[in-house]
Amino acid sequence: MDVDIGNALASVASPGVSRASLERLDEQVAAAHGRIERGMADGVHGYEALNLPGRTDPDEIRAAVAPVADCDALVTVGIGGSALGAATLVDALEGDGTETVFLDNVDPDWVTGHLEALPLESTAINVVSRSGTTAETLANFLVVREAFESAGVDWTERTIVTTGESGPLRDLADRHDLPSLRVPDGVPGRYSALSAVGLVAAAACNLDLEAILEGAAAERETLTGSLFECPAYAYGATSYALDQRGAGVNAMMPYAESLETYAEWFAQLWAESLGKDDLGQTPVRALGATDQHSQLQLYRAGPSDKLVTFVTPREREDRPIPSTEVEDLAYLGDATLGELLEAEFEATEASLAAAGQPNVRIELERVDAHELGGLLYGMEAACVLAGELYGVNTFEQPAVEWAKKATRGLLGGGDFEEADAVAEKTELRIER
Ligand SMILES: O=P(O)(O)OC[C@H]1O[C@H](O)[C@H](O)[C@@H](O)[C@@H]1O
Repeated sequence: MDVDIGNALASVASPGVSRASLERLDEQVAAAHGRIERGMADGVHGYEALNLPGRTDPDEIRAAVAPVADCDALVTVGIGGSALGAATLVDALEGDGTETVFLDNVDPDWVTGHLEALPLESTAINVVSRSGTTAETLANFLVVREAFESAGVDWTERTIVTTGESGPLRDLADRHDLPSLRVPDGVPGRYSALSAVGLVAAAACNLDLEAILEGAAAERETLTGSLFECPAYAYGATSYALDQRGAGVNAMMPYAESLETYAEWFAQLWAESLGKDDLGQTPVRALGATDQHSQLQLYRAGPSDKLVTFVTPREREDRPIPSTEVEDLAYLGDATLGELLEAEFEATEASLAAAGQPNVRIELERVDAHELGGLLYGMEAACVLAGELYGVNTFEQPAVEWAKKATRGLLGGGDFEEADAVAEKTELRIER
């Protein structure tokens, strides 16, 4: 990926960061890069994720998927980091037509709707949970299993499990002798897209795993001790610097429909990694050009507390706009949809800059397996770098645990004081 931070400079935007400040920040980037490289070399928890492009074995993943290769659909049961990376890949890239469903919520209507619509006799199940204990994932798996049994389909013949070395899901895989893959040690869920966690679904859709990993490996090669030489660090450092200066919101706005899920993946990465110790930048999901017609008003004329991050491919498949007899629309007939989208992107970028609102452009050659691998890796590296600059523990998410314990307590799964707080909620109800 290439990154253009020109519209984040203080000469353009407010908040903005001056070139001199970036040069001073670059000394911290060099030190942070040293820590990141050492963490990677020593396989330290979290940093280890940045080693995945060289460590993930596509053949092992394809072998696990081979028994279900003739299935027409794949239902992935997982949540957060155990769903979003895989969903990003299969939503962005053109696969072999395998239908993919991601059960990453426990809304009963929605789950039932999916199960009723899926051709269960030709559907494979991809259960993913690093911890093997996540309530939503385990509950959904039990529901899916039962649906298969009720339909007379042997789920043990078509279930692939990806989980850690031990835990309830590992026990279940062992008990039923299911093909299983390991979430590599040291790799937190939101950094696991380039492992079996993200790649089983990709393999089931016949995506080019090697190209994804090669793109990521190429991005890894760009990591150097200076933000002026490394696009990923340029992005991480600029986002950090803007947040320090008041841009507490980061609106991720790809100009490609196929990257809509990527913005969701980014939101988890950024929020869970950096949101701690009263620090962090709030990720917001947006989509160009659609959200020009809903959110852009706020981004341009609202409070100057946002960084807008554009992601745009330089090439895309195109489609001409047919000419029309309506004179006022004649200009459209000379263009293509791609040209219109590109013009919308450039106009939006310029409109923010003209209003002094900081924005950054991330350019991909095109949306393909290689570039997407590079984008995921680059944003992970950017986030790790930002975490170093904030001085937070990038790889933990202790705040998420509180509600998990309360939920478990409410369901009678143990004594958790967090559950009591639910009953103690302050109310000020206004009723119909
Ligand atoms: O993969 P799992 O262990 O099931 O975890 C799934 C997700 O759940 C958690 O609540 C964490 O906050 C996420 O970081 C994680 O990705």
